[in-house]
Amino acid sequence: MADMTETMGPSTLREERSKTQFDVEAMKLVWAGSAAHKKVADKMKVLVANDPVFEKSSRPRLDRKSLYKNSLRKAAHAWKLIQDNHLTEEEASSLRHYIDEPSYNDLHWGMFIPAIKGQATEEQQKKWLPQAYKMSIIGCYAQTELGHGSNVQGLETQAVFDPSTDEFVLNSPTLTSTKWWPGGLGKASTHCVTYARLITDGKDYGIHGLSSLFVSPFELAFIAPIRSLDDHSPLPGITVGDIGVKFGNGGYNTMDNGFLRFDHVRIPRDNMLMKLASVTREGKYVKSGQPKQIGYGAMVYVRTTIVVDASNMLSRAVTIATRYSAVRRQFGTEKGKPETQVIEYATQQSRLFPLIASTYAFRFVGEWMNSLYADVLARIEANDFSTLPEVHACTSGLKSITTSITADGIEECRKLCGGHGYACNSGLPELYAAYVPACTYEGDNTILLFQVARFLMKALSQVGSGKKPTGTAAYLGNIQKLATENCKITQGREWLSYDVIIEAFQARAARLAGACALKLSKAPNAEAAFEEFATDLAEAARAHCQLIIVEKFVEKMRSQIPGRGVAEILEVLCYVYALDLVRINAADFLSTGYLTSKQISLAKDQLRSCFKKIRPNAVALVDAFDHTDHYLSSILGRYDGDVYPNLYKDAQEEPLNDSVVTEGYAAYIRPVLKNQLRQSKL
Ligand SMILES: CCCCCCC/C=C/C(=O)SCCNC(=O)CCNC(=O)[C@H](O)C(C)(C)COP(=O)(O)OP(=O)(O)OC[C@H]1O[C@@H](n2cnc3c(N)ncnc32)[C@H](O)[C@@H]1OP(=O)(O)O
Ligand SMILES: Cc1cc2nc3c(=O)[nH]c(=O)nc-3n(C[C@H](O)[C@H](O)[C@H](O)COP(=O)(O)OP(=O)(O)OC[C@H]3O[C@@H](n4cnc5c(N)ncnc54)[C@H](O)[C@@H]3O)c2cc1C
Repeated sequence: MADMTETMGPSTLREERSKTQFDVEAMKLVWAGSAAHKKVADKMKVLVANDPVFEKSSRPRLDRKSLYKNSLRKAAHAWKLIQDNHLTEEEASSLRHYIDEPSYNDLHWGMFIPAIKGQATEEQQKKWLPQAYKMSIIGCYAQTELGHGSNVQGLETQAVFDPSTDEFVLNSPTLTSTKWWPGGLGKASTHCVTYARLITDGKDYGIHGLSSLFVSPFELAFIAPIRSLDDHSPLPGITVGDIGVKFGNGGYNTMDNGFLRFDHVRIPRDNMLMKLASVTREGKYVKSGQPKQIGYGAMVYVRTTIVVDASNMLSRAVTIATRYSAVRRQFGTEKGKPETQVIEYATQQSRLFPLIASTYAFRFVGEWMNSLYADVLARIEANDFSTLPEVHACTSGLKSITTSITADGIEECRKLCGGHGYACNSGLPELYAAYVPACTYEGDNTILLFQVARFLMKALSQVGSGKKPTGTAAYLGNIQKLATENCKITQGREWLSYDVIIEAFQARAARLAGACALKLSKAPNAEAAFEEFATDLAEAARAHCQLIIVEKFVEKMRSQIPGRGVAEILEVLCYVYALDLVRINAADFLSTGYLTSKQISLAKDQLRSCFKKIRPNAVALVDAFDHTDHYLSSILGRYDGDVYPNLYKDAQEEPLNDSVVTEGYAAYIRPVLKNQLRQSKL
C-alpha cells in the first residue's frame, strides 16, 4: 500500500515561508489596523475555532431546515458567550465575524439598531435601544418589496394615520407591496423597521410629484412588532414567512430572508421614527428641518461596513488560492526534480497577484471609509450636512466596485485551484455563494454607480459656475489641465512613481466624466440623456472609484509603515494594483488619448517585473491576513499545506460512502444493468 501520509505540501510551504523578504508579524499589524484591533481579533478567532458549536465544515451537506436550526443554535451560543464573558461591543462583533455564518444577528446589529439610532428621536431611542441591546427583541430591516427594491420611491406599503385612536394602520394593499427579502424576517425577528408611505390628513406623503409643500419623497420608517414576545407566533394581521432556498449549498441559506404582509395592523403613533419628520396628535405632518437624505442613513452605514468587509472576504479566497498554487504541481518534470509549482506559471501569477494587491488596496480604502463615516457622523451631530453627498457617493461607488471585484475574485480563485477548487471542501464555492449577493443587496451595483455619476455631473456643473470641488472630487477642479496634457513617460521605470500613477487615473476619470457632462449638456432633456448615456456614466463612475482606491493606497504608502521590508513589498503591491488596472482598462486610457499604446505596453512590462518581486513573498503576504484554518474552512488553504491526505480523508467521510454498495443499487442500477427496467417499478 502506498504511503498516504507523506506528501510535499508541508515542506513546500515551509520552503516558501523561508524565502520571505519582509517581517510577517509587522505586516499582520498593518493588516489589522492597530495592535488593539489585532488583540481582539486574535482572542475571538481562537475562541470560535476551539468551540465545537461553531463547527462549519458540514454546512454544505446539511438540508435547509438543519442548516437554519444549526445557525439559530450558533447565534444563541454566541449570545451566551458574549454575556458570560462580558464581551465588549468590538469583541462581540468580532466573535460574530469569526463564526462566519449569515444570521439574523447581521440585520439586528447591522441595520435594525443603526436605523433606530439614525432615525429615531432621543426619546424613541431610549425606549427601543435598551431592548434591542439586550436582545429582548430581535429586529430586522424591512424595506424591499416584491415589486420594488432599487426604486425605493416605488414602495407601496401604507401607514395611514388614524387620529381617532392615535395610531398608524399598516397595510399591504397589493401583492407587489409584500415585503420581500429582509434578512431575519422569515423566522427569527420579533420586530422590524419597516418603510411605508405615510398617509395622514388625506394626503399621501410618499408620492413623488405632488406639490413639494406636502411631499416627502422618502418613505418613512416605522417600528412594527410582528411576532408575539410570549410564543413567537405572528401577531394579528401579520402574515410572515421565509421566501425559500437561495443560491448554492450553505451560502446565504443560513439566513431566513422573509416575506411580510400587513393587514390593517395598528401600531402606536410613536412607533413612527420621528427624527426626520413627525406626525402630531392631530395628524399634522411636520418636517424636522434635517435633510431628507438622513432617512437613508442606515444604508450609508451598511455600505461602509460592506466596503470594509470586502477585503476580508477576498483575503480568504486569495489565501486559499495562493497556498494551493504553491502546493500544486503540474508539468515541467526535470530529471530527479519535482514538477513545477503552478504558482511559477506567468498566467497563474497574472491572475493571482493582482488579487492579492486588490485585497490590500481594499483594506486601506476600507480604513479610510471608516474614518470618512466617523467624520460625517460627527458633522451631522453638529448640524453640518455638507459632506453627506460625497459620503453617499463614496459609499455607493466603493460598495459597488469592491463587492463586484471581490465576488469575481473569489470565483477566479476557484478557477485558479483547478478541479479541486470546485469541491466544497476547498471552501470556495460556499464563500462565493455567501458573498455574491453583496453585489445586489444594499443597492444593486449598477444602480449605485449611477449615484456616483450624478455626484460627478453635479460637481462638474459646479466647476462650470466657478465653485471648487472638494474631497474625492477635488481633481475635477483641475479638469482643464487633466483633459489637455497627456502622459509624458518614455521609459518603463517611470511608471513606478506615485505621481505618474495618480495623474493617469485622474486624467482618465476627469476625461470620462467630462465627456459625459458635455453630452448631457447638449441634450434637451437631462433625464432622458442620463438614460441614453448610462453606460458611459457608469464607466466614468467606475473610473472615479478606482482613482479613489489608488489614491488611498498611495496615501497609506506615504504614511509611516514600520517593519523590515513591509513598506517595500506594499509598494510593489500598490504598483501591481494600479498597473493591472491600467492593463484592464487600456481601452479607456487609449480612447481618452491620455496614454499611447507604447506607454501601455511599458506599464505591462513593469507589471511583469513587479510579479517577480511578489513571487518569493506570495505565501507570506497571505499568511499576514492571519486566518485560522477554522475560519478558512478549506483543505486547499490549510496553513500546513497538507492537502492531498486531507482530501483523501474527507472523501472517506462522505456520507454517500457509508455503504459500499449504494442504496439505490437494487431499485435503479441493477434493473438497468440486467435489462429489467420494463418489469421494475420506479
Ligand atoms: C452589517 C452587514 C449586514 C449585511 C446584510 C445586508 C442585508 C441587506 C440589506 C438590504 O439590502 S436593505 C435594502 C437596501 N436597499 C437599497 O439599497 C435600495 C437601493 N436604492 C436606493 O438606495 C435609492 O433608491 C437610490 C438608488 C439611491 C435612488 O434614490 P431616490 O429614488 O430617492 O432618488 P434620487 O433622486 O436618486 O435621490 C434623492 C437624493 O438623495 C440622495 N441620496 C440617495 N440615497 C442616499 C443615501 N443613502 N444617503 C445620502 N443621500 C442619498 C441622492 O444623491 C439625491 O440627492 P440630490 O441629488 O437630490 O442632492
Ligand atoms: C441576500 C439578500 C439579502 C437582502 N436583504 C435585505 C434586507 O435585509 N432588507 C431589505 O429591505 N432588502 C433586502 N434585500 C433586497 C435588496 O436590497 C434588493 O434586492 C436590491 O436593492 C436590488 O433591488 P431589486 O431586487 O429591486 O433589483 P432590480 O432593481 O429589480 O434590478 C434588476 C436589474 O435591473 C437593473 N436596473 C434596475 N433599475 C435600473 C435603472 N434605473 N437603470 C438601469 N438598470 C436598472 C439592475 O441593475 C438589475 O440588473 C436583500 C437581497 C438579497 C439578494
